[in-house]
Amino acid sequence: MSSNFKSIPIIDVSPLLCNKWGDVENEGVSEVVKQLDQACKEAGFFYVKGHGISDSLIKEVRDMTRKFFDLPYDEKVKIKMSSETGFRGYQRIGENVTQGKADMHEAIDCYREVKPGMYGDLGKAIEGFNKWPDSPSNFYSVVGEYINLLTDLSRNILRGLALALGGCPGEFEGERAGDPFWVMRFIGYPGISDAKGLEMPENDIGCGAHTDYGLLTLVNQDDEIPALQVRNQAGEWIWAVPIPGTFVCNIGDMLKIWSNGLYESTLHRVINNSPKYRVSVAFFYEPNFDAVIEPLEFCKQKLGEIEKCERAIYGEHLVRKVLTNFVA
Ligand SMILES: N=C(N)NCCCC[C@H](N)C(=O)O
Ligand SMILES: O=C(O)CCC(=O)C(=O)O
Ligand SMILES: [Fe+2]
Repeated sequence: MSSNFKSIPIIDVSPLLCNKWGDVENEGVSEVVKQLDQACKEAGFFYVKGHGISDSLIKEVRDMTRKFFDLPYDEKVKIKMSSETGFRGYQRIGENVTQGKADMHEAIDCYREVKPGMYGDLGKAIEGFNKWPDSPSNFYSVVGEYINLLTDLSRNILRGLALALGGCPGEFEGERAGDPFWVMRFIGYPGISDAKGLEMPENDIGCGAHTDYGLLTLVNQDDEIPALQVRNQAGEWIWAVPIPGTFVCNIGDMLKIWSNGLYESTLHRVINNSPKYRVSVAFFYEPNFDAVIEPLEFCKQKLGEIEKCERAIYGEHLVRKVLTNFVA
């Protein structure tokens, strides 16, 4: 489902952080749950405030990202992504492809560690360790803390979404997403004038229209540059303008399936039309790697027992996407 939304709602999720999960009647919780339900039905996107993560950490992660992309290419390419690194590491501008077109962004891609043989053939393509930059020198220690905090935050938001869908708070625990996979992308989008200097085919699309693959995405975007756009049902592109201190949160493909299409994994894209270089850091909270995803019974009931979405295995979906993201 989706609608002709014209703006993206802001939701204060603080009541979800108090672990009053037995107390579904709690007034704060039920209010947030109502707002989440509406946002996910109408837009599949919302801003998260009241998340408890310090502004200084959020900014530090972006600042480190900017510092890394500021390094000369020879430095950055030391942590180059390839099929040998399990698609982990640095990709230069134009290497990522969306809908057949090279994207005007550079990025570092990271995935939760997959040990050899851990998921058999399913996980083989992305087996390996992440390629963290040596510079800035504290990159990994800061990012490690950030990942832990965003994992907890995502789990709490997902509990709220489980209630919003009419389930119990722990609906996505256990074999569904109790051992959540995660993906992280540090992204840099050149401004208009630098892009021309790189002799790339002229292209102002920082990242082409796509949906995200898992459950929830939390985007930490540059404070100043509007660039992220979200498509409504009429096909209009609605700006997700930066709101300092918030994350932009959106629903991924797996939550769409579990919700039987009640919640949309909405198309979005990035266009940096400003002369400034934009950075963003996207954290993707995902199901268990080997989870089988099919519409939840209580979500099917809401739609007259009709199954609107096809079954998937999360790891298979992710690997299929990763393998097609870099074919020129
Ligand atoms: N994990 C996520 N969402 N990554 C987004 C990467 C950019 C879109 C990708 N080329 C695609 O076509 O899906
Ligand atoms: O840079 C952004 O604001 C969003 C990036 C994005 O959509 C993605 O990496 O999946
Ligand atoms: Fe995305």
